[in-house]
Amino acid sequence: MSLLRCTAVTKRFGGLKALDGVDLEVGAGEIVGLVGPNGSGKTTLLSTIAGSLPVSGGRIEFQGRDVTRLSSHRRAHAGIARTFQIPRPLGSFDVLGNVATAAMFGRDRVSRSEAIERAHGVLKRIGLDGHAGSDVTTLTLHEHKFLEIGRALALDPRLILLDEVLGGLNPAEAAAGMELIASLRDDGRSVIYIEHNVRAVTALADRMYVLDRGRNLFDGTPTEVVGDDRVVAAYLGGGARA
Ligand SMILES: Nc1ncnc2c1ncn2[C@@H]1O[C@H](COP(=O)(O)OP(=O)(O)OP(=O)(O)O)[C@@H](O)[C@H]1O
Repeated sequence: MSLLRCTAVTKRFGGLKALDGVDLEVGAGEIVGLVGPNGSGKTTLLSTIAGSLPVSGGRIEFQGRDVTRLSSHRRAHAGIARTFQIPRPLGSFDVLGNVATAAMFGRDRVSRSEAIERAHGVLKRIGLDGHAGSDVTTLTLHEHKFLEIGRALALDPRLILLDEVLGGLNPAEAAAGMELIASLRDDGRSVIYIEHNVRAVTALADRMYVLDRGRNLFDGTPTEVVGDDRVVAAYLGGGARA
């Protein structure tokens, strides 16, 4: 059984169809890459899966349960966590507080002290344990991006939705990010991973979906995707970075 199944998901913004009948499936412990030219609907799809945007049509099932109309809060409890393309830390909390707060909204209800303990473990894992008491405004871009992953991880999710978490990082930081993403799969978690860096996503993904103008263009293994003429044509038209 699939962990996540999206069927004919449609999202309209006024007259614009950002998603037009998209199908996507994710199995347990799988990293699924989600790629496509700018404006093809990747972030919108992630938002409909996370529940932060209501769909205009279609169905989203998670662990065999219809979650299409469930709030983002309830989906987080069910085991779906996301990061944002532009990091959204809570400015009123320090780094530890950001992760501990997230831990309190996850799959299981944890006490404040358990949340703090879990947050320390997450900070260690993302290499920010030395910044626990720091103001989030003092973090570098790569630390902000890792904090986003840490806040998602603190929910102890079954499915993590990552939106361009390696964007703007230097090669060493991106390599550390890729290792972190691979380790999520080693935990047994599933990942949907939006990335413009085609090299990174093809190296990490078990399977990939390509969107173009709000529709499924192609899906397959990374090797199949990079070798497909339609994908190459869409990318040349859309100007994605290789
Ligand atoms: N809140 C919104 N209101 C109106 N239009 C929107 C909104 N969010 C996205 N769109 C439009 O929907 C389409 C898909 O956008 P989306 O951000 O999902 O694409 P994307 O593939 O993630 O793009 P990028 O790679 O540039 O991040 C675009 O035409 C975008 O302008």
